[in-house]
Amino acid sequence: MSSVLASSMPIIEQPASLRYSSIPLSTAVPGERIITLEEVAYHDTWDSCWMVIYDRVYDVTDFLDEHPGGDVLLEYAGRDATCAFRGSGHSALALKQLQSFLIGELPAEQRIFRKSGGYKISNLPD
Ligand code: HEM
Repeated sequence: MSSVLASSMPIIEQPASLRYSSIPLSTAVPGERIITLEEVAYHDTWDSCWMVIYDRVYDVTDFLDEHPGGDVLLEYAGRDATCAFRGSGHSALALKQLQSFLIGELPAEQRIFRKSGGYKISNLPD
């Protein structure tokens, strides 16, 4: 488990509907921790892999080995992976699974999807 998840977040058991992975759900609240794109960019390795999807920041380090789509995840380490995630045709389940990895959210001025007047997409996760 990554140090961020281990140190700062309570965890709850993965419900049966999400058992793609053995990783417990994060109970992080999106706006609670603001993380800039600059900070995300530091986490671009196998040992610490963060990415941004729909303006939220996910620590997928522990998921790299488990991702059904394989190593392609690492190509987005430290970057915005929204288009790749959306373009790969992920299921609703995969969308829900994002919650497992949530660690924070971009500052308002760096958001694309979750800001007033921003681009509206159909299946933005809650
Ligand atoms: C935290 C982020 C991600 C999660 C939680 C996730 C989760 C999943 C899950 C659960 C599947 C199985 C099929 C499904 O239920 O949709 C899947 C498949 C796949 N994912 Fe991801 N994914 C993530 C990010 C990405 C990214 C950034 C890419 C970049 C292209 C990607 C590419 C793929 C591909 C190509 C497959 C299909 C594999 C196949 O059918 O053989 N995923 N992913």
